[in-house]
Amino acid sequence: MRFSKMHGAGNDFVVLDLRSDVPPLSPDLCARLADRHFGVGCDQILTVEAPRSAGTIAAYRIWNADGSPSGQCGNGARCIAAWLVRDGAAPADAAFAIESPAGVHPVTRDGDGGFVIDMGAPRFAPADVPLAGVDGERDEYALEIDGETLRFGAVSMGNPHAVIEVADVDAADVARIGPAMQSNAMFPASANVGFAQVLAPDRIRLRVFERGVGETLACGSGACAAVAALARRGRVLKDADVAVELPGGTLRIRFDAAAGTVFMGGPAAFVFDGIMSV
Ligand SMILES: N[C@H](CCC[C@H](N)C(=O)O)C(=O)O
Repeated sequence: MRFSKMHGAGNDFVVLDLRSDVPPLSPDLCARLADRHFGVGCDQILTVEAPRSAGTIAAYRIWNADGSPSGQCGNGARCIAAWLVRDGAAPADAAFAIESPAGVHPVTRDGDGGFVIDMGAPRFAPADVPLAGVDGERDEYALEIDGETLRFGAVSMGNPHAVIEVADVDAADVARIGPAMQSNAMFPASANVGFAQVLAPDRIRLRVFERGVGETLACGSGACAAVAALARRGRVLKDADVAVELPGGTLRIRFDAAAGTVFMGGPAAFVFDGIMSV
């Protein structure tokens, strides 16, 4: 099986071209491809597929390293865009659109050779996240973990996110709190758990314990979720680029309140192409 190995700010992917035929991608096959010892190794598998909606060049789908599917992958969207440009299916210096399970995403180039993706509207309604056991939509919710009350914002970017504001991301116990929140009944579809430190109204640091993977070097939808949740509470700017500094690199996120959508800008890199015997 041919594949491209790519990454977006250190969040790495195996990209499969399934535009001609779409063999069944079982969770087992995805987990084998993602395995860093017995397979190629990656955080997520991305599939390039025939367009589903008018005006789009291709569709893409996402599977985590554990084989579970997701509705969105921000770093993956930029890598799909770069893959389509290299393939000649998409223009190198003009706008185009791609489609994820979360919807249609207009794509443009940024000045650094990267891509700006319209990631769509953040959804805060508990039913959309999804969030269970709460009595209505709030800016912040509370959950007790190991005797400590955690306050978090909850938002869907097509996949579920919980965003906890912390004083110092380096001191955050990501490996303990992340899985404890994911397995809590409040998150019936688990969650990507972000730990955000506000440095300025236009700059944050972020670490994300991702659903289906664990902590990654970057999470694009997590960066969008963090800015949307923090902007809603006035902790960062709306309608302006917010620099989101992740361990693997920096993304530029803008929550356009009037348009009700989140734009994400950042890099996409090819590492190698290969063939895996499956
Ligand atoms: N782990 C996520 C999917 C990948 C998201 C992340 N890699 C990104 O760049 O948005 C989930 O299960 O919803």
